[in-house]
Amino acid sequence: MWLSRAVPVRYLGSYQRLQKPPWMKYPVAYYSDFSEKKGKVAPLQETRMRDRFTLYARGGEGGSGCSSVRRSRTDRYGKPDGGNGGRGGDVILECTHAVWDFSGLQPHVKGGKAGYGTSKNRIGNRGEDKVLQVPIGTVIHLQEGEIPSQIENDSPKGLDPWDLPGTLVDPATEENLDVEEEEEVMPESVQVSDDEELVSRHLSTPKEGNFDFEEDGGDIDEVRYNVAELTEEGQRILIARGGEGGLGSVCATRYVRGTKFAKSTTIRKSILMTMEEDPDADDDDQHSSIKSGSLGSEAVLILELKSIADVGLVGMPNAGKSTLLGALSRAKPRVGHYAFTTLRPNLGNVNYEDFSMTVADIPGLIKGAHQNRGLGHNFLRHIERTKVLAYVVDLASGLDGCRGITPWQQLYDLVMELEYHEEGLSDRSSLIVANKIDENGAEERLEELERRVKGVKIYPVCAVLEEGVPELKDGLKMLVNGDGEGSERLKLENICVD
Ligand SMILES: Nc1nc2c(ncn2[C@@H]2O[C@H](COP(=O)(O)OP(=O)(O)OP(=O)(O)O)[C@@H](O)[C@H]2O)c(=O)[nH]1
Repeated sequence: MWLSRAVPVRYLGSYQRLQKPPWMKYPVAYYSDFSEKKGKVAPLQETRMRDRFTLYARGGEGGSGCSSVRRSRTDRYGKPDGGNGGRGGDVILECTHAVWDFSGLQPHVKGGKAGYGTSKNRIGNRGEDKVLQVPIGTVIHLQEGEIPSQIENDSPKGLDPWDLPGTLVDPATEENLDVEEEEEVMPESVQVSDDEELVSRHLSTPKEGNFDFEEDGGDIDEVRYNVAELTEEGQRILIARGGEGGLGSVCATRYVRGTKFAKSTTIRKSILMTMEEDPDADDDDQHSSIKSGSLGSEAVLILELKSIADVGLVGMPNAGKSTLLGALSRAKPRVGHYAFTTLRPNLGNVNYEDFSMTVADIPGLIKGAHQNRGLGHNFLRHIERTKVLAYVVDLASGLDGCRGITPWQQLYDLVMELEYHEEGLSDRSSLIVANKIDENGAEERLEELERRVKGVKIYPVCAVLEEGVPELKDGLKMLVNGDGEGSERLKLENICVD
């Protein structure tokens, strides 16, 4: 009965206490009835890593500008002294080794709201940025919104004070003074574009980064794939920009429709009156619309994790991939005598004197994984970027009268599943690790494997005792370096199954 049953990992504790676990008798589990027993598949699959995530991001709202007038006995109309609103906080993705997957992320993220401008020409505080940590190898697909832009890791000293959180310096005054000084020398056309820029800050769009992306096509209906990638520690990209702060009365009085900076007291007075009377008017009324801060930009992103490794270990559950990763590197993945011990890819570094390579242990793959059997095959995206594939087969599977899949059948099924996941995925430098050579009858199995599978090198290994591991390391190094016969590929037509 146990032969055809899936054993959810969640129940291990109670099984171990009650009776001898069935997988001790039958090391390979069969999942032929997964489609019927959906209830038992769910707990197993829920424990997977979150390597795909939909994120709704929105920049923080800009603070409203302040409409304030400082009057005195000598100045009947007074002078405007309302400061600009602050800029809303951005939403930023930061790449770090500290996180493995997206399980720490919230689906809806919003940048901090900025502060209002106040009298005495003080600008509002900038909204707080939301920095979300994502793992290295995060790929971004854009469902809606602007293309993310990369943030250079420059020293904050060189930045515009508008961009510094919490800055209370009033750049508006300096900025406008500069413009006023330049007014006499600048040609009219430049002045107009400068004017537009002032207003466009309220409806600003993020700049495009240095990423590959498809052509902008007006409305975004479809997902734009691979708009950005985060591959280095500390790399940051801005996914939703905070809204610009509204203009305070100081800046607003310098802006008059059709005229550059109005300086006369009468015009200033009329603008102030307009702002005070109808602060929530439509965009037609520029004087009032520029007073309130603008909303931040919005984006809907699909984050996908594609681990970056030089070598991917692929094999059936229980083939010994995690044990092998431990033998090859200092990684300490979980090893168990039951199927699906590995629920997420593990990475290890194999170090040589002059060279180092990363090896990824991919969760066990079974026939029908593309139909969501076992753990499914979504995690295969983690080997899309590997240079070399190491197929790990269990030589002892099916020996001693137990049911099991022969090593050549294991290879055939693995190649099929890779191809189901993505055509051409198996078309990369490969080698075969014939594991568990220490088991009875494994030597004969190895000979037969060598007869049935052609085209790639086979390395007999005992991962537990670390026998054959140095030779395997050399073989992997050669393929990763591209030396020797780097074009060895495992092809279906080179595998002979009955
Ligand atoms: N006799 C023998 N047993 C081994 C060898 N390598 C691994 N094993 C055993 O095989 C079982 C499965 O090993 P794992 O390393 O967890 O296998 P896996 O391929 O990572 O399994 P999944 O996590 O299910 O994908 C464990 O009980 C190991 O002790 C070997 O070289 N010889």
